This record gives sequence, C-alpha cells and structure tokens, in this order.
Amino acid sequence: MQPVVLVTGASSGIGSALCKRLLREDAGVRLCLACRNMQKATATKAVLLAAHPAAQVTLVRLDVSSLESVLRAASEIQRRFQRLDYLFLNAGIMPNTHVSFKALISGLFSGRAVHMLSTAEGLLTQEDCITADGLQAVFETNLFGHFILIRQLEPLLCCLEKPSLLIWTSSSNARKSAFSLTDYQHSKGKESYSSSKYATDLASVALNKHFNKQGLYSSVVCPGLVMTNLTYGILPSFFWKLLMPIMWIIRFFTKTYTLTPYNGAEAQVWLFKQKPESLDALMKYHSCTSPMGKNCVESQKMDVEEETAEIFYQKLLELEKHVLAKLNAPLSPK
Ligand SMILES: NC(=O)C1=CN([C@@H]2O[C@H](COP(=O)(O)OP(=O)(O)OC[C@H]3O[C@@H](n4cnc5c(N)ncnc54)[C@H](OP(=O)(O)O)[C@@H]3O)[C@@H](O)[C@H]2O)C=CC1
Ligand SMILES: CC(C)=CCC[C@@H](C)[C@H]1CC[C@H]2C3=C(CC[C@]12C)[C@@]1(C)CCC(=O)C[C@@H]1CC3
Repeated sequence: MQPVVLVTGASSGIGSALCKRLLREDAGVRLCLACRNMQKATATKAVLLAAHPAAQVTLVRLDVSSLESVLRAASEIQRRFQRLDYLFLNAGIMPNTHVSFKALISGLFSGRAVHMLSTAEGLLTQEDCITADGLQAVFETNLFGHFILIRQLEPLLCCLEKPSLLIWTSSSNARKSAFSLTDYQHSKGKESYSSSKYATDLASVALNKHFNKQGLYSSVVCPGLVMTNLTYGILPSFFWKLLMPIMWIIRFFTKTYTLTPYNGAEAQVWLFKQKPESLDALMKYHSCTSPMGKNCVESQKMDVEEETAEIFYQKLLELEKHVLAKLNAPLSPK
C-alpha cells in the first residue's frame, strides 16, 4: 500500500519544496496538499504533476487559523482516506515582525554572534492579532489549529499494526523564556513566534507520551534559515539579495543557513525515510547545509521538561473542549 502523506502549508516555501522532494523519493506516495489558498494550491499541484505526471496529488482547503475550516477539512480527509501515514504540520506565520538593528549590531561584536545569527535570539518582535475564534493568531495558526486537526484525525492516525508519524516544522527561534504556561497563547508579550514554536516542541513531546502506545509518533524539525515568503516578510527581498554574499560567509560558522526551501526540507525528507518507532521524542531534527552546499541532518536535544509538556497538553485539551463546545462540534475521539 502506498503511503498517504498530508502536508499543511504546501502552497509555497518549505512545504512546496517538501512535496517535490517526497515525490522524487517515492513517486507512488498519495500526496494531499492542505492549503488555505486554492489558487496557489492548484498552481503547486500543476508544478508537481509536470515533473511526475502519474503522481496522485489531491488538494484540500484548510485554514489552520479557523477552527471551522479545520473541522471541515478533517471530515473531508476522513471521507477520502482510510489512513494517514505522515502528517506534516508545516503551515506557519510570523506576522508584523520588527528587527532590532541595535541588538543585531551589538550582537555581531559579542561572543554570541553565531548563536544570535542562527536563532535570532533578542532580534525579533511581533505584533499579533486575534482570530475570528477569539484566539491569538500566531498560536492558532502555528500550533492550535494543527492540534485540533490531529485530534480530529485520530482514527486515521492511530493504528498499532502500522505506525503513523506527525512531523512539525518548528524553529531554532523556539525559546523557553518566550513561553509561559499562564499565557501560553502569548497575548501579553511581543515574541509570539518564539512562544508558538516552543509550544510546538512541548506539544510534540506530550503527544508522544499519550499516543505512542496507539501507534502514533511525533517529531519536530528545524529547517534553518530559509528564503521564503515568511523571511521576505521580515526584510524586503532586495535587502536579502544584498545580504546573500554575507550569508554564504556565515555558512562557514553555522550549518543552519540552509537558505533554499529544498535544503530546508532536508530533515522532513529524512524523517519520511525513518521508522517512527526509532525516533527520539526529545530530539529536534535540524536541516543543515555545509559551506559547499552539502546537506545533512543533525539532531539536538530540545530544551523541554516532560512535566511542563504534560501540563501544557492538559491546557490544550481544556481549550479544545471549550472551543468545540462554542462551535457545537463533537469532541474529538478519546
Ligand atoms: N523560512 C524560515 O527561515 C523558517 C521557517 N520555519 C517554518 O517553516 C514553515 C513554513 O514556512 P515557510 O515555507 O518559511 O514560509 P511560507 O510563507 O513560504 O509558507 C508558509 C505556508 O503556510 C501557509 N499558511 C499560513 N497561514 C496559514 C493558514 N492560516 N492556514 C493554512 N495555511 C497557512 C502559507 O499559505 P499561503 O501560501 O496561502 O500564504 C504557506 O503555504 C512555517 O511553520 C515556519 O514557521 C521554521 C524555521 C525557519
Ligand atoms: C547579516 C545578516 C544575515 C543579517 C540578517 C539579520 C536578521 C534579519 C536575521 C538573523 C537571524 C535570522 C533568523 C530568522 C529571520 C532573520 C534573522 C533574524 C528566523 C527567525 C526566521 C524564521 C525562523 O523560524 C528561524 C530563523 C532564525 C534566524
């Protein structure tokens, strides 16, 4: 049986490159692109089919920042497929980002320059907003909409005979100090992206604890710094073009400057080839690119405590109960 793979945020950047690479690995995969913009999704599908005319590529409309859309997409996916082998939780946003050039310049002359340039620690702040569901947009898009999708798709994901794998696109910008259990949506701070990505790491750890015995595994990847619509939202593209020679030099000091979506998808493609049971729940898998442009994957232990992950997971379940009741939707399966 050919694996069924669903990719959220497949219409551009890392998600779209991932789809191309998955078909190159195995032209028989049944690929479902879950996207909010159907025009962009159709264009991506056409590109994929041009390279692999016999490929099975379908589309499903999914806006992870709308619970109604998530519920509708989940029931459509359940109608179409009997199981899901890989679920790439990749859609993400980093809106209204401000770069602190003062921190950048002083950081460049400190002993932490490489760390700063690979994690963006202390450099970025965001202005978040509230969605129609009444949730913080970055939290709902990057984490909670995906969490609800997983919970709704449990019947397709939990099978002891054949394990399934969730693969979250996290970030080197995930930071413990940006996250708080008392304000896990990050409504008060200005680092909603860092907080949402740390929350992603916590959720993945807790999902492993609760679902491994049912044949569902979860892993987290970090694509490195990649030139996509997300990064073009931080600085204009001409600025990035000017910075390109510097970024090639930075590659001599850190392997995290993967720069192209193809390179950034390396860890996701690597995970696609692993046995879910063989993966370490506490590791983050990083896409890396050498100065010569050679790709590899490196694993690094996450800065996550299992007790915090469990408390956060219980909070996510409480929020799920609350929002589903508001929508008059049945709770996801136990
Ligand atoms: N670029 C980088 O350097 C890094 C990126 N990441 C993560 O990689 C992931 C992919 O981002 P990247 O490829 O860089 O950026 P892109 O902006 O190119 O891709 C993001 C994708 O997510 C989709 N998306 C955004 N909001 C929603 C939504 N509400 N519902 C459904 N889909 C949505 C976008 O859809 P649409 O095309 O309609 O906008 C797009 O397809 C994100 O999770 C990001 O946080 C992590 C580390 C580094
Ligand atoms: C000299 C030089 C490369 C200047 C660019 C400065 C900053 C704009 C970048 C330095 C580190 C970058 C970074 C990201 C965005 C751009 C920087 C802040 C990300 C936050 C993009 C999204 C992620 O998920 C992680 C990236 C970490 C590094």
